[in-house]
Amino acid sequence: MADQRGLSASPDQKAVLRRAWPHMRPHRRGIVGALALSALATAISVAVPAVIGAAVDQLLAGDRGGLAVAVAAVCVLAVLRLVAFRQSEIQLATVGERVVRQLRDLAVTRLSRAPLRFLEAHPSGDLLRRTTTEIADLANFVRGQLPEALTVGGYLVFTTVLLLGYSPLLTLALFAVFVPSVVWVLRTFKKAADPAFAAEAAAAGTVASTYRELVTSREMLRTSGGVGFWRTRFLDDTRQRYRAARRTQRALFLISLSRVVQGITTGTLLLVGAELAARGHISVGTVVVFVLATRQLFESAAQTSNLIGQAQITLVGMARLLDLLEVTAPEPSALPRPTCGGGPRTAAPGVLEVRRVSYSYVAGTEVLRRLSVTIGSGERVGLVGPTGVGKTTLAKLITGLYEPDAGRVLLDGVDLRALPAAELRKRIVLVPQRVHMIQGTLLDNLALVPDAPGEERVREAVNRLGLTEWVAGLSSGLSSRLGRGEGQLSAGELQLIGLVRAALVDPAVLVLDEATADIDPDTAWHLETAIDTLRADRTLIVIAHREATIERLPRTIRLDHGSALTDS
Ligand SMILES: Nc1ncnc2c1ncn2[C@@H]1O[C@H](COP(=O)(O)OP(=O)(O)OP(=O)(O)O)[C@@H](O)[C@H]1O
Repeated sequence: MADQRGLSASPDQKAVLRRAWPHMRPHRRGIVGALALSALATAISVAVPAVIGAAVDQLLAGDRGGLAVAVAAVCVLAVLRLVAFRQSEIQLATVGERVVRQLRDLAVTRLSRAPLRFLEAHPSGDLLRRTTTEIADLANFVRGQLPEALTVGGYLVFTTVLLLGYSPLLTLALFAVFVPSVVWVLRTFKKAADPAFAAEAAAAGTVASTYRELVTSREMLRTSGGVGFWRTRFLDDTRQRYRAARRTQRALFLISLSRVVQGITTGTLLLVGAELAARGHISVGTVVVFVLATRQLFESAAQTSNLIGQAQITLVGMARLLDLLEVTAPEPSALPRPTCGGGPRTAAPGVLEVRRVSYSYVAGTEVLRRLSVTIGSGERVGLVGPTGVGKTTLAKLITGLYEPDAGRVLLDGVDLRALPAAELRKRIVLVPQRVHMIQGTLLDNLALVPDAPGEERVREAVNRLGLTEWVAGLSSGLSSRLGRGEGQLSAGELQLIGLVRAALVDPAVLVLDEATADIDPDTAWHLETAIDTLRADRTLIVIAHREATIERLPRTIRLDHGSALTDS
């Protein structure tokens, strides 16, 4: 099995910001502007206690004029602070939204281009959560908590500078008690929180995956009586999630120990401050400045307890998103791309060669082993074999949806891995066993091919395949609505949609993975007519379940276990 990097349920949370920086770099000017505004707003807030302290000293000295100036200064500062805070919040939210939108677009683009093998190897509920809920958490954090976090950080820095300016000795006493205790609380919290938050995010991903399984497999679960089993599993998953959530709550409790630290610090401050004031080293106003400034500091610490919890959730989500972006980053192909001068060399159908191809889904269990087969340009071939032998796997390798673990697949002498993805999708088309539909009209569904063909081209393709009557038989023809809660089509009819899409692309090679042997006679007739009317010079490979199909095709290849091929 070829090396495949997989997603981790609890990915590395180290250096998340450094790893995220390349995604933020294009917005650095906006980020710096928002940070500067936030710093200004915080500096204004920190200046308020200093002005009040000055007012107290002027009051004690009986200077009424100075007192009036100080009062006016407090009012002006309050207005300035409001304006600066508001502006910094707006700027931060704007730039944050831009970064989040870019991350969301990138995640969706990378997922849409990720190899099929990668998508099949991961529960879709987990992929969905990483690209929706966890990005939404990030957006909420940027809008709600990031401005607060910046303010708290700013308070710490500016308050320290202010207090050092008033009394280095009292500042020293304050920080000697406050800093080591807070650092201890934060370190203890982080030790408990890192695994706890990661486990909760992973448990939430599992719940989403299990729930999605019910939604997508509801019919099978009902008919097979498997709902009870599924419910037990779902309840187990939610129980796990509950346990994980309790663990994060316990971790969050640790952070509230900072309130005890606050009490001890205020006591120390009053004792040392009163002593210094009594000895005439500092004024009463300075003690007032310290008390007011540390109140702000403590308020910041109280906010920190909420913020750290939110930040931790965001950090885990960010780590999981970065994990997805890093794992799905396009790797430089080892194979040479076609040069501009030469252009794609597969304009004609060309010979399709499968050369000593091996493929496994699970390490150590090869589904196909050193399989070789050559299909001539324009040949029509039926591929048959016992169920589970690897016919669909071979079809996905022939159409470039899977890359072989060993060996090569060549069209007209060009390795499929050397063809640009858009070129490959036009040259070789697979109509899978289960054709997927989107919510919309039949026309919307038929036109789901590159180049967005209009109604006229779709009608022309429908006519060419002899399907006009079938379309007319639907409730509103091409305007019939399909999808959940609306019109549903049988597996055979869905394949007719796949065939029309293929006819619109008009590929050099068409691979049809026939839906079932038990197709109803009407749909079978439509399917066969459509296959027969596809352009005769195209290569056609049908994974055939029905005798009637095999009889109509001039060559049959039989695939047996161990990748033995028999031609007839
Ligand atoms: N996504 C997957 N992950 C893991 N194993 C898979 C996957 N798809 C197929 N397999 C396994 O690979 C083997 C070949 O499957 P494949 O669908 O290619 O067989 P098939 O010949 O097309 O079967 P059928 O005639 O029933 O459609 C089977 O054992 C199957 O269980």
